[in-house]
Amino acid sequence: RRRRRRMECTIAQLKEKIFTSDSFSDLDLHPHLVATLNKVMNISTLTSVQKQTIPALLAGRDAVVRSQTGSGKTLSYAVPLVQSLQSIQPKVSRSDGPLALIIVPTRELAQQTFQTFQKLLKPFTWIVPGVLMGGEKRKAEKARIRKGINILVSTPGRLVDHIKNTLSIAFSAVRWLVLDEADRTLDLGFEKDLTVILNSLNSAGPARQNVLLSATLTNGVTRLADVCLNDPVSIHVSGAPCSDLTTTSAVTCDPEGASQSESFAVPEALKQFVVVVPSKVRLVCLAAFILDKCKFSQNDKLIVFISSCEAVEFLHSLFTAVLSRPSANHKPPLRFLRLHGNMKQEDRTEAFQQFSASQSGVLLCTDVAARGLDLPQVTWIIQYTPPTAAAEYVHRVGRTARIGARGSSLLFLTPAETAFITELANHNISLSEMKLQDILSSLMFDDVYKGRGNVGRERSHVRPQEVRERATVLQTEFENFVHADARSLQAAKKALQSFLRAYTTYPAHLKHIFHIRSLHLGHAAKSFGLRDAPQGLTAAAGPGASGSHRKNQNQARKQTGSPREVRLICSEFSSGLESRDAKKKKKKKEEEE
Ligand SMILES: Nc1ncnc2c1ncn2[C@@H]1O[C@H](COP(=O)(O)OP(=O)(O)OP(=O)(O)O)[C@@H](O)[C@H]1O
Repeated sequence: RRRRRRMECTIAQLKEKIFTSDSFSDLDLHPHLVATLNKVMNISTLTSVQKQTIPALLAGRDAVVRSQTGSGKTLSYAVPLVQSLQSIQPKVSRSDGPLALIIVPTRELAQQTFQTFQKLLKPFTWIVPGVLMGGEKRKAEKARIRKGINILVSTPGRLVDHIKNTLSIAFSAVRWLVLDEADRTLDLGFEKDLTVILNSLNSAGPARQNVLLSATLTNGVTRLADVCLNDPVSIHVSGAPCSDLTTTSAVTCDPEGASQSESFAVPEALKQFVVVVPSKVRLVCLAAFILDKCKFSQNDKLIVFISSCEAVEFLHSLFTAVLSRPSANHKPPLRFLRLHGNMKQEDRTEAFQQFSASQSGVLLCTDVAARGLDLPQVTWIIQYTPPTAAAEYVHRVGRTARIGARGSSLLFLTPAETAFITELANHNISLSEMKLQDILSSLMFDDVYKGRGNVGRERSHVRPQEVRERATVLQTEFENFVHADARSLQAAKKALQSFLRAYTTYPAHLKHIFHIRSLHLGHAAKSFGLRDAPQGLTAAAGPGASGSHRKNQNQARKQTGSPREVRLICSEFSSGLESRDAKKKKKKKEEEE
């Protein structure tokens, strides 16, 4: 019974109710602020996180806020912040310098947050918002700082740059510090920057309200909270007493204290899928999925997460060349956009705005787009390369199903990586399987990919052999494009290399799932349109080339403890998940009996 209790605890999805029945006009806010929310932003009803956070912040408290992606955390701090600054007498002026500092991890999020403040401040023109972010001209930013910015939104690195080099930046008046995506801001590169920022604030030192927010606050953040928060209120929207098994986290409920996992809430209207794909058909599978969603059936809006800038660049040029051909049904050609950290700032801004404004299309990106971005009407999130942590999974899928809307996500895993499903389950995230065969069968809708098989069949009537032939036709097209000239061949090799490099960066506790030695180099090369694994890569990837594949399977067998799964690792088109599910159900039934 003890074991069953823990299992229920682990698989129960955390649920957060997004909206309340309360409205902004019930709060003690300036009527012009309420009117702006209503008329400019079309917002009147409070979300759960806003209902809990806004009164606490209006009362002058510090706060640590966790609620699911797309639940309105930005306004939960921005509204009380504006309310507080507009009430200062004598009125705030530019010469007061920064009164509020908002730190966010990426440039696009800085831009988006700045725009939210611009809207909220419409009736309070004497309060000046500003944004600092890498990639912009330093000189121009310096001039803006000198002129005076009251609400300063910045990425950590750029702010540190100005703290060190811009004499005119003074934090003597700062009374609000907000760390949005606080757990990310604490990550590797940013922790040092944050220390510099906190030191520069503390040395100036007036009383200050501090707010930390994220959908995935973890223990690391609590550590930071000790340093910079003063007796904070802790707002966890999905938090529930341990007695309630349907909503409690695995951490608090684990009777043996064995699980160290944090449970995360994902939006209720989000449908989460996983597809198990052998490396050598990964590329075709992604292409078939995109074609299905954006060309053959509906006009979906997709975000595809990929692990490196080079791989994003490569897939962008490959798909633009091979998949964007005009179609027989006279639909406009498929559009691919890209967003990653190696792009010029103008190109990044343009891609972000274009995708934001478009009704459909595909954005290929790195994790630079994983956090905080509020891109309207995104219908599908595809994780072509798995994330390096469950928290990042949550943020990536959180780019869809925002503020109560529907959305879906699809995670790509190779047969050797399926243990990641259990890792996600430890964080209360459960996925349904989508069949590789079903995804590939969408290729039957287009004669371009016709091999020897017939055309235009109903999905349910297609033979696996025909689908496989079409997949081969498409893979050959990709390979022909890649091998057509030295430049694209080089780009594909670079992309493969960067993919392998990224694969070595999974944290130690996930290395048993994502280990470079478990990769089949020849098959990984296929997923970049290469006919063979390039020479010289073997050393970089260790003995994971085809010769040691059997060894890897043995390793996988040890890890999963399931002989059935290992057999399926060899099978190209079946995932093995269904047999595992059946086994699980049987076990559960036995336990219930
Ligand atoms: N009370 C509300 N009513 C209707 N829409 C709202 C409300 N509050 C916020 N929104 C809208 O919901 C969307 C998501 O809000 P926001 O970006 O603040 O979410 P978030 O919780 O910060 O998400 P993430 O964790 O991904 O950063 C935005 O478009 C915002 O304008």
